[in-house]
Amino acid sequence: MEAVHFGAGNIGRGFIGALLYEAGYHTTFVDVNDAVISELNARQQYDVVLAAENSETLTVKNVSGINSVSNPDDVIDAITKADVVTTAVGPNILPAISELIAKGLRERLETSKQPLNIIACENMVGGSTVLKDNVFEHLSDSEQTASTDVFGFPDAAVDRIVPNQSNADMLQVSVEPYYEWIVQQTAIKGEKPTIDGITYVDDLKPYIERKLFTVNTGHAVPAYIGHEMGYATIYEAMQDQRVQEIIEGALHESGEALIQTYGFERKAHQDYIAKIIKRFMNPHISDNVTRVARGPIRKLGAHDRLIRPASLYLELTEKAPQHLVKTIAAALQYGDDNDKEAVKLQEMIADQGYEKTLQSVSELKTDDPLVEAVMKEVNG
Ligand SMILES: NC(=O)C1=CN([C@@H]2O[C@H](COP(=O)(O)OP(=O)(O)OC[C@H]3O[C@@H](n4cnc5c(N)ncnc54)[C@H](O)[C@@H]3O)[C@@H](O)[C@H]2O)C=CC1
Ligand SMILES: O=P(O)(O)OC[C@H]1O[C@](O)(CO)[C@@H](O)[C@@H]1O
Repeated sequence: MEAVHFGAGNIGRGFIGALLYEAGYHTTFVDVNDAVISELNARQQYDVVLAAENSETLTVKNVSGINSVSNPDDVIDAITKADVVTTAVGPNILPAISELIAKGLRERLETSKQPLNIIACENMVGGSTVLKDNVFEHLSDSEQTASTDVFGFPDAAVDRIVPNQSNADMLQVSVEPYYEWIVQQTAIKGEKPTIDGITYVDDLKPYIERKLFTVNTGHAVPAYIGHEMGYATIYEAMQDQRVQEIIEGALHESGEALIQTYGFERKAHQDYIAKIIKRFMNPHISDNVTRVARGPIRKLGAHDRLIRPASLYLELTEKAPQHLVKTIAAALQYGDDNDKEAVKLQEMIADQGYEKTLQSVSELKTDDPLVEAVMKEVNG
């Protein structure tokens, strides 16, 4: 079985690539990083190390790579032969890979016409749907009609913490032991990929929002509040009682919104929260706050991990989500010269002030009570 995976980064190698290997696939990684691609082709294997007390190593074999900048035709060819296509490139990169995927699908329509599923494994709601829209922009009306019949873009939720790392072995990747990969089965075309570790569900929305508004909302607290307090890593920030109080409060608020929206059982949700907070305290993982805080404009988006649960909580309880508000205010003030979005955000603030910037990046109306609450926090 053949898999094509876009993005040979942390999640690509450390999570999706590992599960594809264990399911018996040969994986062709597609990336723009020539050093990683060359190394994958030279060695055709790499190690995934579990970040735990008794660290175990899985050697992922049966892999190769294509540099999509220098060899785009090879990517098209690989897509025509693939049994599954996955991505983990980051939400902002999806448009950049869509033309190549469209070319691969066009070629496939002209040759095998075999069904294919393309699964975007990104931290966002409706990632595969967004990718499909981007891909379809490169196809004619008749190609779009033919593609709709045979190509599935099932949305997915992926959960595994894989920090940025620089190992002596550039392909080795250290990952937390926990993982979860949930895929929307109603959008699958042809046979479901049989990959141990995928949980198929009919309606992904509750699962992706539960993951995004618990794992990622929670992680945003030690990232933004921790950065504000001067901490460099998530682990260090999580040792601070004040950070722990805010994370618990924020996850209580997002939890209330999730429970009332989707009917999750309260006790089970509390257990889910406790398990996640414990994952952030894993002493075997060194995760920089800058990685988790990266892309603050995306993270302050209307449907993302901070604004959406805060808006839902406000709407459902008519109370201000104080802990989420603190985190939103810290995200708004987040600065990192190496992060393009953080630089742009601070330029917007210098230009238009906090209130207008928040309204613009978070798509909030002037009279939204969340704007008032965040401004109160920003102004101290
Ligand atoms: N690292 C983590 O703990 C988790 C990350 N995610 C999500 O997974 C996605 C990837 O994140 P990471 O693996 O952490 O990032 P990463 O930066 O380690 O990997 C992204 C990879 O995409 C490659 N890339 C960039 N432009 C490309 C292009 N045009 N074509 C092909 N490849 C390209 C990069 O060279 C890099 O190797 C993101 O959406 C992230 O939110 C989801 C769950 C956990
Ligand atoms: O990958 P993003 O969306 O930039 O956000 C970082 C977050 O995503 C993760 O990498 C994986 O869920 C978390 O570790 C962190 O909360």
